[in-house]
Amino acid sequence: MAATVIDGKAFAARVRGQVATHVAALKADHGITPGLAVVLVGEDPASQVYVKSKGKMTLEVGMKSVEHKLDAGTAEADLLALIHQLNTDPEIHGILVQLPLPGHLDEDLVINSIDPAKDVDGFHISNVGLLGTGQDSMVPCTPLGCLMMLRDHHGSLSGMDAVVIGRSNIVGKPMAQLLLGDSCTVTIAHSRTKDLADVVRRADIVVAAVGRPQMVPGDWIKPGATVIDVGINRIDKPEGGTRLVGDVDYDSCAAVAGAITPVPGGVGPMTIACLLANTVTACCRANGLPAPEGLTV
Ligand SMILES: Nc1nc(=O)c2c([nH]1)NC[C@@H]1CN(c3ccc(C(=O)N[C@@H](CCC(=O)O)C(=O)O)cc3)C=[N+]21
Repeated sequence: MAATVIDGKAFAARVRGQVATHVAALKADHGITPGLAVVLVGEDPASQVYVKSKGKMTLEVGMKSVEHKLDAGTAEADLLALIHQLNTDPEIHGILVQLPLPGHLDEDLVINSIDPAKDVDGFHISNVGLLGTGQDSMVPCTPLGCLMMLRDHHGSLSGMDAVVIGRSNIVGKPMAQLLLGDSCTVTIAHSRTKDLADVVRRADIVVAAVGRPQMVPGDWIKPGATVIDVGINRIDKPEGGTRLVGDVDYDSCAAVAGAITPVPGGVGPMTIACLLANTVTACCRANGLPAPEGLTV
């Protein structure tokens, strides 16, 4: 039986709708407009497109959007000064510094200079520690989006075997924490994992986040398993031009999986929706208001 396709694009539109409702209520009841600042260093064309679409969606849900574009050679001290200014700006509730940064900038230092309460990416060491210990934190957008889709599809994840392929700080590790928090038995696999195929074959839930196009074939997937594809890779088409593919081989995986997220239209749109959700959450917390239910863990 063919897999159910989990429509991340439609799901993300619903999440943005909920965000817009909360934004409208914050304005009407409290006179507060949540504000998101995005900082982009350098001129990577893909990053520019992505930042532009984030800005557009931020405005669409009724929030304030601020973009800071710095040139590729920006000195670290100048970037830190900008972050300090955003940290102290009462109209800014969320700060995102687009990664990766040019090589001369210390990424850890830059991320850890963001006020953890405004760290809507959830990458600050304080948020990583809070998530790891099960305390309220800002949760990284991509793993949060994946968890929302998994909860929606399965209801409870309790007792399921989950395999996360990839151990990055931005996806693999926080994804594993979230699945553990929902009582999955979690394995983190990576490039040095022995017998990766056999490890993945045990999984009820597979989250692929390695950044290698189509590396997970269908014969690694247990029949009926749920496959969440975090990869967004641009590859050349044989007839010319390019297309986006994920980290799983979609056709062969969809033939055996119970459910699967497509690329594009799966995890990607959910990442942006969760960025907006995190900004509302940060704004509520900053103002001593309860964070909206359903928009965070
Ligand atoms: N601090 C930081 N936080 C991020 O969250 C972050 C970042 N830096 N650096 C870059 C990556 C990339 N990223 C994407 C999010 C959504 C889509 C997305 O919506 N993709 C569409 C397709 C878009 C297309 O057609 O090109 C989809 O999958 O359907 C893509 C890429 C967030 N990132």
